[in-house]
Amino acid sequence: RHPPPSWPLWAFFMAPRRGQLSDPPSQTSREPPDETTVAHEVSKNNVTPPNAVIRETANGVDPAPSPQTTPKAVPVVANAQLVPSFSLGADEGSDDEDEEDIAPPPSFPAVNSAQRASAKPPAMGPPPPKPPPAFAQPRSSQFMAPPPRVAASNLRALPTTANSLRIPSRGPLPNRGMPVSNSLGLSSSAPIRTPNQRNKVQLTPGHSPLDWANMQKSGNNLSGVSSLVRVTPTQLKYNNGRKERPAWSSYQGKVYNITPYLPFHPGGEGELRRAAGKDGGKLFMEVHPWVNWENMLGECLVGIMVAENDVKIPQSSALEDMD
Ligand code: HEM
Repeated sequence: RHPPPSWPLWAFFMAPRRGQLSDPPSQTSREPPDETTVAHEVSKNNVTPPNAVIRETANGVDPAPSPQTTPKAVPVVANAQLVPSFSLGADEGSDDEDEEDIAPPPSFPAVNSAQRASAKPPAMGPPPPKPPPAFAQPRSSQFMAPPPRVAASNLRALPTTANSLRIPSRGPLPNRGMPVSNSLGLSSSAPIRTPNQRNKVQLTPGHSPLDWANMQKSGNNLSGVSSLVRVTPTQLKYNNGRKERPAWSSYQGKVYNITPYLPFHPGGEGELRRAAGKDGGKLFMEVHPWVNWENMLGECLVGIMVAENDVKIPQSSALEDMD
């Protein structure tokens, strides 16, 4: 029932709702409700028990004087026999059977599963204490793993006021090696040689990648041979760049003269020489598989690798013999 429209709005919220006026049924005592208390009990078949006495007044308001001035709604329902109502906890304290009938079956095991069929009937006596609902348990233990442990060596110190001002320095960039600091924690302004993870070298002037590209387009003979030749393993091994000999290296069956490229190699001359006189494919792929060898050394192509006995006597001498 709603309060008369003349009441202020707050009176509506202050007024107790139906069912709040009656004392909740006690869990221990099962005394029948007396005449002044209206209890809406829910029995198994949802019919108001016969001992519940419903009192109805003319205007629905309890005529007994109340010390409170706020008008109250009275939980009196006309003809409550026909309109069954529910009260939370009204059935508490009843036996286990009732509770099981009302409660929905657990989702596991399935209702008609073998586990259920073979399950023992519930033992008599008080039900075992139910575990607290999931939301009552601490979330951290149920849903969240503890934060991973971080080794102290991996923790970076928070920037201090002095070095967080972003003053440009000539020191190392954050992604180039470990920051070097003095005893005060301030970055040193002196230029520092930092370890270079890519192991690139400082190329001498005129030996940049662009210079090499121009060199390839220049039309100069970079291979050192007038035409493509067939190279045996012995020949490859012989041309290892030592004793004034050219440095040849094979890659996927093709032989290149790497001598002119040595001062242009970003990884350094020494590194490139490691592949001289042999198949450099493995070393190459270990360091920079993304580099296009064929493009970079196209003009340095000497020939192709052949088996040792595939190279016959030079044709020129054979022709001389014929003559
Ligand atoms: C003969 C063919 C080779 C060519 C054309 C070549 C070319 C290059 C190029 C273009 C770079 C720069 C890569 C970049 O900036 O990403 C480079 C770097 C480098 N190369 Fe080579 N390279 C050759 C062989 C080798 C070999 C055989 C080695 C080692 C034994 C080697 C070791 C390195 C190293 C250490 C670097 C610097 C680190 C890096 O860039 O990752 N290179 N090379």
